Order: sequence, then structure tokens, then C-alpha cells
Amino acid sequence: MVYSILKKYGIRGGSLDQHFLVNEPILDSIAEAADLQIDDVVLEIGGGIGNLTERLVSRAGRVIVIERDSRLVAVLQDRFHNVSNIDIIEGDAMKVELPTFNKVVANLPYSISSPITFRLLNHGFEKGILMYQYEFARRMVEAPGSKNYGRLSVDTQYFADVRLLRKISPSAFTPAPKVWSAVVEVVPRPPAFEVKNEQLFFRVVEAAFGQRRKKMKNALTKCNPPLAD
Ligand SMILES: C[S@@+](CC[C@H](N)C(=O)[O-])C[C@H]1O[C@@H](n2cnc3c(N)ncnc32)[C@H](O)[C@@H]1O
Repeated sequence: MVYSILKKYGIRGGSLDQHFLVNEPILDSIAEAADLQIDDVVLEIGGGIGNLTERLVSRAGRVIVIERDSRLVAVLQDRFHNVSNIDIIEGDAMKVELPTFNKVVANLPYSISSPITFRLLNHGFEKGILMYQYEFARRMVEAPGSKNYGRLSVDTQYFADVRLLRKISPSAFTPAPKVWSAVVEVVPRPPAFEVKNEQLFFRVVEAAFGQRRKKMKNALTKCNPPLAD
């Protein structure tokens, strides 16, 4: 089915982070992890040729897909023309106005992993099942004290509880990416501690982890632009 769709529309992938997930059990497990119910409105970023979308529309009340590539938008419109609980938005997920949704399930375009994650977290949702490059996912979920604990861990865990669900081989995709991937569960919650000035908090975290070899005092006093006048 997947390969016949790619052939029919002459799609090769590779550009725009286009690595299509073709492993059926993994696709099923991602949809299952989202625990979709009939009253869920799911956002999918980057629908591709609709492999994951197909599992979402059969489980959720409504699915909204944002896809940047107009050729893939045409494939999605064709593949789901008989499906009534789907909205397909053509556009850049970093620029379009995000709709209202309560779950987000996506095999993300890895080049926008960080900005799209924080855009989604600032927008708000109940649960996310999101695929990232493996190293990125590790840094998101790392606990304090470990080697990989850093700015991404602090910033993510400020907004949400995060859990790495499974590591995924490049062979699960076509065309195969060069890197391993991982599926992460993201459950937003109020911050675990009170921060009076969030902007300053994130800048301090950036300065502290941006200069890991420096002593904390030097990292905070010599960062550019300065933290305080
Ligand atoms: C890794 S593929 C995933 C495709 C499909 N969901 C799957 O699992 O097989 C990423 C998809 O995101 C799309 N994409 C890339 N950048 C995007 C952006 N800024 N906004 C929306 N979609 C984007 C690509 O065209 C591609 O279809």
C-alpha cells in the first residue's frame, strides 16, 4: 500500500525531512500510545502520505493535519476524500495559526524539533506522542545529574512530564534516515516550581548550560547579551 502510493504519485522523499514511517506495528503502537477516544481532537504535524493519519482518523473524533508540501497535501486529500473527520491544512507548522486540539501525534520534521515542540507547549494540549531524532529525545527526557541533562531537558521538563517510549531503527522508514529515532510521550502540566519572570528564567538556563566548561558565576556574568544591566 505505502510503496504503491509513493510510486503512484512519484514521491521519493528525502527533502523537507520526508522519511515516511512504513513499519506497521510501530505505526500502530504510536496511535495506541495516544489512547485516542471519540471526543479527542488530534493535531498531526507533517502528514506525509498519511500512514499515521490513517490510524488517527479511525480512532479519534477529529484529526487536523498540517502538511507543508503541496504534493503531499494532494496525496492526503486523495487518500482521505471519503473520510469526514479530517481537516487538512497546507502550510508551515511554524507559521500557520494552530487550531484548537487536545492531543498531538506526529512523526515530526526533525529540522524543526525544538521550535515546534515549544510552540506546541506554549499553545497547550493534554497529551503528545511525538517522534524525534534519538539524541534529541534523550536530551529532552534526561534527569538532573546525567551527562546529557541540559537546556533542552530543563526547558521541556519545566512545561511537561516526558517519557521516552521506544527507540526506532532507520529501517522503519523509507527513505531510511541516517539517524535513529525515538517516540516520546509529552504530558503538559503546571511548572513544578514558581518562576516570577519566565523570560529571565529561560535566559539563565541558556547562559548556564551554554558555557558548560565555565564556572557558573562566569557563565552567568559573562554571557552575551548580559542577563542584567
Ligand atoms: C518525517 S515525515 C513524516 C510523514 C508521516 N507522518 C509519516 O509518519 O510517515 C515529516 C513530514 O513533515 C512535513 N514537513 C516538513 N516540514 C514541515 C513544516 N514546517 N510544516 C509542516 N509539515 C512539514 C514533510 O513534508 C513530511 O511529510
